[in-house]
Amino acid sequence: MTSGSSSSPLSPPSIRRRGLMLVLSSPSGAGKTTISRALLAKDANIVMSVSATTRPPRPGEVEGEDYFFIERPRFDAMVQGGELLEHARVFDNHYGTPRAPVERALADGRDILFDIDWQGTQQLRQNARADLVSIFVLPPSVGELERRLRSRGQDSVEVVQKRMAKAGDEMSHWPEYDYIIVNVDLAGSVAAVEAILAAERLKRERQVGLADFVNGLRGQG
Ligand SMILES: Nc1nc2c(ncn2[C@@H]2O[C@H](COP(=O)(O)OP(=O)(O)O)[C@@H](O)[C@H]2O)c(=O)[nH]1
Ligand SMILES: Nc1ncnc2c1ncn2[C@@H]1O[C@H](COP(=O)(O)OP(=O)(O)O)[C@@H](O)[C@H]1O
Repeated sequence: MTSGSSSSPLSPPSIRRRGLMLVLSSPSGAGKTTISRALLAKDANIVMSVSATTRPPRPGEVEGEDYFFIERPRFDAMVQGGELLEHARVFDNHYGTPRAPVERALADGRDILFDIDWQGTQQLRQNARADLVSIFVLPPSVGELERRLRSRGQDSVEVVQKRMAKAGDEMSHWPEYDYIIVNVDLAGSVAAVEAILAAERLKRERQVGLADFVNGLRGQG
């Protein structure tokens, strides 16, 4: 995938930076939505990828902000038309990442945050490895995971049970991710994601124009 560039606050303007794709995955209820919201509120260079889903909205969820809530025929048409960058069935519903907004954000040199599962992450890894930074969020314990799912209070008892039953399978994918965060305390987890982002943004291969900049420095010596 092609990426655009943006100047980095830590670099002179002649060094530009490729946007990166930051994925957060976790078993349902571990806290990735909460961590994502906190991060978006603090960092103006990050945009959230809004997925399309056939899942019905939960109370308080906003169309176009949390998800694009669509019916199955529309979802299938998007898959057929190549409008989704990746897609997967999770629990009993279908989810996918619309391609156009991601390409637009990367072209503008902005970083994009994805809240997607391991299946979608595998697809992005195949198509855009160089731009991908992946984080797996674990709960401190299974008891705490269940408590968080229940306390969120947005799913029926059956749905919570189904999500708990799938948690072990989900968690088995942790070795595929670049970074692991155990979400004990929210502020600590947000700080950990910020630290990862700060380091990843400084990676040599993401900085465009370095060779010219160093040549210029050497010419001044
Ligand atoms: N592959 C893929 N997974 C998604 C996408 N959007 C959401 N998911 C995942 O689908 C799962 C269920 O999401 P959701 O129903 O919102 O419940 P959550 O577990 O509380 O976030 C989570 O693991 C999400 O990361 C997407 O566009 N693609
Ligand atoms: N570090 C934490 N400590 C306690 N509760 C948390 C923490 N992180 C998230 N939560 C709570 O757990 C519930 C599930 O979090 P959410 O972000 O919706 O999970 P996910 O998106 O992974 O399904 C929410 O009620 C949220 O407020």
